[in-house]
Amino acid sequence: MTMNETRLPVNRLQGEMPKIGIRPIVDGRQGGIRESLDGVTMEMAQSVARFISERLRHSNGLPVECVIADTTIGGVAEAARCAEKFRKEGVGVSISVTPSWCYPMETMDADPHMPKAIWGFNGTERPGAVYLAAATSAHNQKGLPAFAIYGRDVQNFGDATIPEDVGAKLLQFAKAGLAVATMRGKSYLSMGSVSMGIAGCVADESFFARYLGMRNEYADMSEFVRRMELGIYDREEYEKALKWVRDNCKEGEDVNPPHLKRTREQKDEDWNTVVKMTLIARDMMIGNPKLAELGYGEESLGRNAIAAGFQGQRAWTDYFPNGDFMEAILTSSFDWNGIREPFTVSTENDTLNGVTMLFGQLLTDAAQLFADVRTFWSPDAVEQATGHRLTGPAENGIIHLINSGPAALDWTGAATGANGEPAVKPFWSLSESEAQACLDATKWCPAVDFFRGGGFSTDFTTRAGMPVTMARINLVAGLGPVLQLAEGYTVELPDEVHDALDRRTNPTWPTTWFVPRLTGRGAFRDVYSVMNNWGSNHAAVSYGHIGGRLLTLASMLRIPVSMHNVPEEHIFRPAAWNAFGTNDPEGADFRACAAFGPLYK
Ligand SMILES: C[C@H](O)[C@@H](O)[C@@H](O)C(=O)CO
Ligand SMILES: [Mn+2]
Repeated sequence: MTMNETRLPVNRLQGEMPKIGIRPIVDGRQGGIRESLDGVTMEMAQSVARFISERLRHSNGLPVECVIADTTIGGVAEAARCAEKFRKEGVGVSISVTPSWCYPMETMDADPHMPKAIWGFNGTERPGAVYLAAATSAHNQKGLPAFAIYGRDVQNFGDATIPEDVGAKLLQFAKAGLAVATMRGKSYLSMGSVSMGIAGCVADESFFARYLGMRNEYADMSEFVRRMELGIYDREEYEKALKWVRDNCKEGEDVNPPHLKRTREQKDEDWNTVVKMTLIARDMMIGNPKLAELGYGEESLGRNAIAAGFQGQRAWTDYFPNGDFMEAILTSSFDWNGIREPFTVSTENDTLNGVTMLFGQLLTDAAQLFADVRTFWSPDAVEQATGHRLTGPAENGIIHLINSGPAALDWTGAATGANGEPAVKPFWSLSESEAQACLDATKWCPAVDFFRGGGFSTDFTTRAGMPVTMARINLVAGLGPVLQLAEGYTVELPDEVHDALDRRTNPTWPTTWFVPRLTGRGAFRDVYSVMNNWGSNHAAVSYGHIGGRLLTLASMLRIPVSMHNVPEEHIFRPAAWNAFGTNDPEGADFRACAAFGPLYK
C-alpha cells in the first residue's frame, strides 16, 4: 500500500483546533511583592506550556499549542485582558499557575465552559497552596468546578521543573479538556435512524447539546443511493480504491448454504458498492472539494461531523450490501490514500456507542473498536464445550466481543509497541508495514444470512496481551447519561478452543477475547459480574488503560460513572467533587454531576 507521505490530518472540520491557555497568577501588590513574583511565575507558565506541547498532540496529529497571557495576572483588569486574548486565539482549556498567594476571585478564569485547572506550587517561601485552596473554594462557591493540582513534595521557590505527579495530572487534565473543546460545536451525523429497535440509536438531542455541546445532523440512507446512481463521488478515487481493495482485501470463507451463496458476479458488484458507500459516508461527514468540481457544491461541504453512525439493519441491509467494509475502513488508521486519522463511525448508528468511541479516540489518538458484548464464557462452560480448562489471564473466564465485522483493522493487533508487543497506535506512529500487516491479518467473509443484501465482514482475532479499556455511555430516565468502563486485557485461546467457541457464534466475524482486571468487589467481583453489569449490547474499546482519562473527561461534562476499575491514584476530578463526600467517591460523583448539571445548560 502507499503511505500518505505528509501524514497530514484528513480533518476538514470547521474551526481551528482548540489551544491551551496558561494563566500566570501573581499577588498584585506592586513595590516589591509583585516584582519578586513576576519572573518565576512566568517561568512556571512557560515550563507548563513546553511540557504540554512536547507531549500532547491533537487526535488529528496536529501539535497542541499553548498560549500564555501577555502579562502575569494580579487582578481583574489583567484577568479580563487574558480572557480577551484567549478568545481571539481560540483557547479551549485553561491552566492557572502560581507559586504564591494571589487574589482568587479577582484573578480567576470565569468562563463557565472552559475546563479549568490550577497548579498551586508546593513551596513554602510563598503561600502557593494557600492560594490554591482559596481559589478552588471560590470556584466551588461560584459553580465553576476546577481541577486542583498540588505537588506531593515541596519544591524550592523558583524551581521551574514539573514534578512527576504534577506532570501526570497536567496531561490527564489537558487531554480530557482538549476533548471537551474539540467536540464542542461539531456534529454527530446519523446516516439512517434507529436500527432494529436499539434505543442507543436514538439521537437524543438534549444529551448531545447540553452535555457535549454538539449538534445532530441527519441523512436518510436513500442519500447513498442517490450519490451512487448519479455518480456523486470522486470517480478517480473510486478506481484507486477498487484496485487497492483487489490487492489488499482477501476474501474469506463463504459459510452460507448453497442456496444463499451470492454468485461471483453479485460479489464483485457488492465490492463496487461497499467501496462507493465508504467514499460517500466520508464525504457526508467531512465534505470533499472534488465534489464541487463535479458540480455538487452543497455536497462538497459535508456536515462538519466529528462522529457518525450508519443504521444499516435492516432498511439498508435487507436490500443492499451491509456497512461492514465502510465502517471497518473508516474507523481504521489507513485506506487507499495511505495512513490517516481514523473516522469515528458507529455501527447500527448506536449514537451512544459512537460518542463513547469519540471519547476514546480523542483521549488516545488511536482507532477504536466497536463491538457487540456477546457472551460471557465461564471456565466451566468453556471446559464443557471444549474440554479445555482456561488458564493464565483467562482463568476466571472471558468475554467475547464480536459482531458482524465493522471492526477497525488496527484491532488485529498486528502493529507493535516499543518492545515488539501487539499494539493499537496513533496513526502518526504507524508504519507502512504495520498497516500492511493489519490488512494481511484480516479476511473479508461474505456476509451471512442476517444480511440479505450481501456485503463483506472483517474476520480476524485480536492479538493477546494488549491493555485495553472497554466503555459505554448509557442514558437512563431520571438520571441522564452515565458512563461505565472496564480496564482489562485482550487474551487469545489455543486454536482449537477458539475455533470451537467461534463456530458456536459466527466464524466469519472478528473476535476480541477480553478479560477485565478484577478487584473482587461490586461489578468487578468476577468476570461474570462485569458482563452482567454491562448496560447495553455494544461497547467501545480503546487501547491502553485509559479509565482515568475517561473519568476526568466525564467529570468535565458532568456525566457520572456507574462502574469502573480505575486505580485510585489515576482518579482525577474537580476539587468540588470532594465536597460531595470522600468516603464514597462513586456516590460523590453522582451527587456532584447532578448538582452542577450538564456543562452547557
Ligand atoms: C446481525 C445481527 O443483527 C447483529 O448485528 C445483532 O445481534 C446486533 O449486532 C445487535 O446489536
Ligand atoms: Mn450490534
